[in-house]
Amino acid sequence: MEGEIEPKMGNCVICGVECEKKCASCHRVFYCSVEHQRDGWKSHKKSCPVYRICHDGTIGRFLVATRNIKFGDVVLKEAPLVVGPSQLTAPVCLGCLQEVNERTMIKCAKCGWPMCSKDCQEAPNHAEECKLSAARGGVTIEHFVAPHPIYQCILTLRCLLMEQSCPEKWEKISQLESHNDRRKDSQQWLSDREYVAKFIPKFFKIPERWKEEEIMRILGIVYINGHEVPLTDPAYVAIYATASFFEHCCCANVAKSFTDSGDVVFWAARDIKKDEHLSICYTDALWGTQARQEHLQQTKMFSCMQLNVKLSAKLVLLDAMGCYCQKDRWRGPRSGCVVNANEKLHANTFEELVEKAGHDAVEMKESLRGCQEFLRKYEKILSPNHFIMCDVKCVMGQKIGEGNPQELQNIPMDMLEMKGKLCNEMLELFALLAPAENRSHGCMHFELHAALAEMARRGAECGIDCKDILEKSLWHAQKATQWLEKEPSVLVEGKNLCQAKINVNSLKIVLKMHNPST
Ligand SMILES: C[S@@+](CC[C@H](N)C(=O)[O-])C[C@H]1O[C@@H](n2cnc3c(N)ncnc32)[C@H](O)[C@@H]1O
Repeated sequence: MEGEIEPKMGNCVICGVECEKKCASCHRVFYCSVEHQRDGWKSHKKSCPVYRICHDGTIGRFLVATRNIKFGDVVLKEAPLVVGPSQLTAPVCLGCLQEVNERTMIKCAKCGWPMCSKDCQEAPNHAEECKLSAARGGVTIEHFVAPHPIYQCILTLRCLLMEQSCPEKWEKISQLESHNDRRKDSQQWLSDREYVAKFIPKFFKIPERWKEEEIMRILGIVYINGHEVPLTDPAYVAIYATASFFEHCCCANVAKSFTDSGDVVFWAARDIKKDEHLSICYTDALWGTQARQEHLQQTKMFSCMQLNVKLSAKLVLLDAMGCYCQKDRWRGPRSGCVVNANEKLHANTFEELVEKAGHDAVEMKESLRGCQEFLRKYEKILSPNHFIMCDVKCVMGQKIGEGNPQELQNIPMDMLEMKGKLCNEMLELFALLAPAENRSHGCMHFELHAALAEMARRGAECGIDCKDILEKSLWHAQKATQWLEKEPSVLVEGKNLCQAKINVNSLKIVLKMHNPST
């Protein structure tokens, strides 16, 4: 059964009388009469959310659009409830969450955790675990190069400590989904029990403070609701309140960006109609079906049913290969099926081939030459849209002429055309299969505008009028600014955004010179 989870009764925002009538859009604000609704709307319309929280037996809580939303409109912007290191990480500063090394780190004067500066030592994020660590007699970290198991407990510990230090945030964290029942007895569960649930009471010498089950429940909440935030190296994990209610869809309609300060911004990646579910993609939208299903099952404890129904026809593109038993050239994988004869690859089945191609791609996409060799090696075996081919093509589209504008000026024409072809191909695929992958869309438009601008420059040198190509370049530069508009300046996408904005202006000036009357 699908339904809303907002309260049935509330107090009129104008006179305080208890009543049932609510804002027809968000269903969260109450009015006792039409007059009071009219009076209240003037101030409420600025804050009336474009989503409503609903519930059903399969998905749990999810968000639904309360009105039509246009491409680019912000759906939700939220600060994190809590942030912390990811589960598997080498030592990081517990203030800013950047990696620390033995040479440059300082020890927190109060508790001994490695920090990157005195300012970070005083960071509010670190305050509670600092007190606990000092009370146990301090912490000593000796190994800095590999993932350190002690960091596995930090984010869970931070959540648990909020029950006393920040009860309002604790209340919100505590009501999130943990899927403890589904995680129980897996290998990960057994390891987490040792390294987190048993470790916290023993290491911090507080055996009575939390029960093992409570620690495991909070760790589950971290797994199911944590967002990886790429603002630091390595990325950290943040939990947000309402953002936790977005459901997954492989063909999502909402894109996700972060601000420089770590707030999350969700925005419409296409026009969205009133009453549509609002969804984000929990996995990389351009992974193969098997990898995507495994990731959802292992990290979020569910299988995406859409993969089998609505999207299967489209997604088969990402998995398709050539095989002996097929009539059509490309088809989806069939377990154990014999692949196109290629003894050199030492792979007899689809599964073996994908594994081999995956390993080759990791090594070969390091260099432009490697990308070219990979595509040559696999072009008759994997479909042009197979997810591993796409991965290599995206990298190659960026690597051709990478660096600065001078670099692009020096590459041969056939390579420039190749860059344009790859970018166009990838943009078509993103539109079909990854409509909310904002960074991929933005970066590919950015690369394509650069390739087209360079083609136009070469044409002009030979006296050819390249107005059409310049117009296309401008169009792609403008698309890049739209897709990257909300990217933070610390990321490469944010830097591309600044450059794309400059280039839009330059291209407009050049085009004006071609057509002074406009
Ligand atoms: C981040 S939470 C989303 C909020 C959650 N529904 C709740 O009530 O707290 C992720 C969980 O929502 C459910 N979920 C999200 N998208 C789903 C989908 N497409 N199909 C089935 N379950 C889904 C799964 O149980 C998943 O582990």
